[in-house]
Amino acid sequence: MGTVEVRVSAARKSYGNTPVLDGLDLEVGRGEFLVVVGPSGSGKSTLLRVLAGLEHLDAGEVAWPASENEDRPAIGVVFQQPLLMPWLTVRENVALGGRYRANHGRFARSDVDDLLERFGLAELADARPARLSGGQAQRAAVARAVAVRPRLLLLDEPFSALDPATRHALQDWLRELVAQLELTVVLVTHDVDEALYLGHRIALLDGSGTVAAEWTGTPPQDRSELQALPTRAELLARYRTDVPQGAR
Ligand SMILES: Nc1ncnc2c1ncn2[C@@H]1O[C@H](COP(=O)(O)OP(=O)(O)OP(=O)(O)O)[C@@H](O)[C@H]1O
Repeated sequence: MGTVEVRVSAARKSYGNTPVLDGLDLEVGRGEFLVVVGPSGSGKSTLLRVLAGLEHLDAGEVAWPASENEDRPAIGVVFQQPLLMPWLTVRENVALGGRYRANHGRFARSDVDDLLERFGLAELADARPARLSGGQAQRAAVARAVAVRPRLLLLDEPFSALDPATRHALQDWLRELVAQLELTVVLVTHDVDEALYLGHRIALLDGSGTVAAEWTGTPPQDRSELQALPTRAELLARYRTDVPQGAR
């Protein structure tokens, strides 16, 4: 791995008596597309919230070795629902992402229009979110997150609320976008095929509270190749489908 953007070391987090992260170590390299996959309840969202600074660890640390001179590195987060402000236009929603950093001279209105263009939303710039399809709304949410020029883009099941055709279209779109903008991404999903199609590295959380296994490799060009991937069989074999609550 080249430059390490963020490093999670010996992370521990419990809710009540249930440990969710139990000595977890993970590094994300600059420009990497890491997918964290695992069954429901394995701690994926908790890990993402920890990376986003939305959740404190009970023990362990999150370090940003390449951003030591910044107060706090910019992080973009997208959740399963787009969470756009209904009373603002698409342009205003996307601009919200950058507004907080405007004082640092990092952001201009033309940046928003460039982003809208790149995201295929230019024609909808003055529309309210209610007019958008699910896929368009989620693209606007990603645009808002990218508008902060994030060191790290965090995506928590961003496509799982969409119908399969839209989900596939957005996966293709995201692959291209991430390559073009050279983003560093951590995406969380319970969908093994989404992980294999998007991730250059896949980390499996299996309910043990640590990274149970990792795979590295270039994703297939075509979705039809997914079924035959040896990694898929291996991943599914290790994928525990249920993590009983409080069982550990
Ligand atoms: N704020 C909270 N308070 C109490 N328990 C929580 C809280 N957040 C998560 N948990 C519990 O921690 C465990 C891990 O949750 P988390 O959401 O991180 O898992 P996940 O892998 O993202 O699951 P899913 O795919 O269902 O979103 C679950 O048992 C969940 O119920």
